[in-house]
Amino acid sequence: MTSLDQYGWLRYRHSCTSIEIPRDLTIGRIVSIKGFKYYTVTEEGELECDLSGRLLYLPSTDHPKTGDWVTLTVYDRAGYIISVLPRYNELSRRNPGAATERQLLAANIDAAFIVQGLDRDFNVMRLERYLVQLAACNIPANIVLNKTDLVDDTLPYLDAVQALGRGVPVLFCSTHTGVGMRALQDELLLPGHTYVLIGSSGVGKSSLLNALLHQEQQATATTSGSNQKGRHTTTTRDLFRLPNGSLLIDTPGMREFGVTGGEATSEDLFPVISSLAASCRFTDCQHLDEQGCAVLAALHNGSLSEAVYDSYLKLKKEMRRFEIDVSDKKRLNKQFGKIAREAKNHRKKYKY
Ligand SMILES: Nc1nc2c(ncn2[C@@H]2O[C@H](COP(=O)(O)OP(=O)(O)OP(=O)(O)O)[C@@H](O)[C@H]2O)c(=O)[nH]1
Ligand SMILES: [Zn+2]
Repeated sequence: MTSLDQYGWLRYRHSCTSIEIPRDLTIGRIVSIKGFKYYTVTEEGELECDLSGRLLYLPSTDHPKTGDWVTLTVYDRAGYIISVLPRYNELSRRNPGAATERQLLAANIDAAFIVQGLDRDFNVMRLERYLVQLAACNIPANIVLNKTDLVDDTLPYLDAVQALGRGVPVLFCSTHTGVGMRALQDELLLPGHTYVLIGSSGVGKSSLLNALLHQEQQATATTSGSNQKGRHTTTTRDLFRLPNGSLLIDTPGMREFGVTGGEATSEDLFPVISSLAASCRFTDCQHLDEQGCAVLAALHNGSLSEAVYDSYLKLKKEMRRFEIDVSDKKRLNKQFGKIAREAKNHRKKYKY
């Protein structure tokens, strides 16, 4: 087996069949990014790369991300990335630093593991937020509830997740006692497939990765005393090959996970609401105060929980806001472009 196959090339080719790759270029997969350096795996092994000039001047959202397949040329044992091959999906969130931008976190992902700790971190509405964004990114989700050693009974947590009505697989585990780790490795992680761990800081993502790698490759923090919160330790995003041949990307703990929506309509991202909405009197019902709204009826008779409905409204509003902000920005850029062109023409005409 070549090293490309070991890093998921077969799986990638299965999803992106129509790509033509020039014979004189090398193929690599991004396993880590540190500043301006891109680390790839190629058939000749690991290679440190720079971006070629053409890529360098593209917006940073078009730069390679962990999990990307790229073409590169190699001179004197240094690689120059020429292009990013088409992605079969992208894990993104709203850029916390720039509200109108989507921030890409990783690419070509077969499934995500949303990790929460069964300490104070457990928050079902935050889970919903991740689930909505993953659905928008077209990435299947699994939920991993870690630190089971800290609670007596896991059933209430399972009930809370199931109340979301999304049918997402839930795995309980503890990296301290080893509970659930075998099931994670043998049942959820397939060889040649790429997975990503996402969650807040301190939930135990690096500990999970270490347990799966059976060795200390990723720094783990010590929990800071009484507040049960781990320190922020993961500084780079990295793609690891696990002993069973699956590939796992660890992401740094995220304080915010803003939703951007996606190609699916916002209703499609909320299966419980959309199945109720089929019975609303008006096809364009917004489920706010309309007559004959089946969503509101379910809310009033208690079959739809208030928390699920509130979360739906909040996330839908956030996605609309993002769409409006992005289209406002595009319009402003267009206006500015027009003004700049007019000024240039004026200067040309009057030669100043
Ligand atoms: N009680 C308990 N603590 C755990 C468990 N798994 C991890 N921890 C602790 O939680 C703290 C944070 O673990 P990390 O693995 O560094 O968490 P992380 O999600 O990678 O955090 P970032 O790197 O900041 O994103 C550490 O003190 C771990 O020892 C567990 O199963 N039970
Ligand atoms: Zn309705």
